Amino acid sequence: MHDGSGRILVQGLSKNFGPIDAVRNLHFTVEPGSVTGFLGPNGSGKTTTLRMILGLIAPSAGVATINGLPFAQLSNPGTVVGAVLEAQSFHPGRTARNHLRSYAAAMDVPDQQADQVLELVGLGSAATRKTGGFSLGMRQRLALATALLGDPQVLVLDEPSNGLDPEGIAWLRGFLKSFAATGRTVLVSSHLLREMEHTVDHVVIVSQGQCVYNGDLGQLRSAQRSRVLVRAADPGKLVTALQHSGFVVEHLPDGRLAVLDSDSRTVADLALQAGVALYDMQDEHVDLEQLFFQLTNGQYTGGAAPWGGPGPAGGAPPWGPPGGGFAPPAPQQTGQQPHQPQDAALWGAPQQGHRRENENGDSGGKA
Ligand SMILES: Nc1ncnc2c1ncn2[C@@H]1O[C@H](COP(=O)(O)OP(=O)(O)OP(=O)(O)O)[C@@H](O)[C@H]1O
Repeated sequence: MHDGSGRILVQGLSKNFGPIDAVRNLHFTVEPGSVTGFLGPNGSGKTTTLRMILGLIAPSAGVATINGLPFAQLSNPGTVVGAVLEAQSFHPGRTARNHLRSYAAAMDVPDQQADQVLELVGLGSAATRKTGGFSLGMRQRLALATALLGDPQVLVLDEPSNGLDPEGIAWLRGFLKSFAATGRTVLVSSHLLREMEHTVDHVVIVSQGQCVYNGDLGQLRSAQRSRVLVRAADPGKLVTALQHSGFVVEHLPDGRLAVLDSDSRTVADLALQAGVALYDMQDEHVDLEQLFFQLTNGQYTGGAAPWGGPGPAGGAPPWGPPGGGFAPPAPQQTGQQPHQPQDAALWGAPQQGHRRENENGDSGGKA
């Protein structure tokens, strides 16, 4: 018997496709009552992890459970987990309603449920339209409707905002939040932190198959910091003056100084008092997106790279957040060290439209 908690537990999960280590020793928990974002750049192992959670591919090591059981052991999975994975295929000649009714029949769910979930996802007026004419956004909504047919306790969604316009994204955000507010569990993957930051409470960030952050989004936000980049005639003298006033200063490779948690006015005043001429000065603020970029070693492609371009991969984020949660080592802030800038499948329903991955790594693509 499952434990009914709605909790997803991932313990030591790994997956290799031949020589490719797609997922490496992942550990995390997805708690009911909140939306957990599963974030990472393209190819970081998100889909592979979700497929293992959903029993579509077997892990090379470790285990994933829902309600305390591996997916394959859930007695009526459609009423426990609804899922939308990336590739969704609908019979193009079938109407949205008939598509849902065929799934409802297979799941032993009343026909009327089809119309209810269509209304729920905002496709009520398209019930009699053939899915072949649906836009990408409408297909996303229909996939979500299918996942909701069994009134599941847990939702697992892979990149659900792909193809949605801003209004659709806002709608999805509200939907997921209200779904979680009823005490149910939501795990949603994305390579775009920007699209998810107002939706998720908790984040698991992966890079190259490994977890680089697992924690509260609020804690990650608190790591956002400001710094002033300054070029001085006498850097040594300015460093002494700044450190004397309690500032942490880093030397950048281009000769500039980075003064953490400060602003240009304060730095200018201190430089004047110390009698040091300044040649240029720039205020910088690291936002959540830049932190995400740093955590994923510059693989992130969802926005502009911090410092105007991608830094060397594999380095530590320049400004680590306070507290734990990060796998990368803490940055050095001695003030004397050179600073290196771094930078549909539907579930519970019949498995039609889904392909099992070739676990030998020679399938040449994803379903
Ligand atoms: N069936 C497969 N055979 C071989 N390699 C695979 C297979 N499925 C995934 N991979 C590889 O595993 C790695 C992780 O892929 P995965 O699709 O899980 O990443 P992702 O984070 O979901 O990326 P995206 O955001 O682009 O969907 C990639 O290097 C990918 O090429």
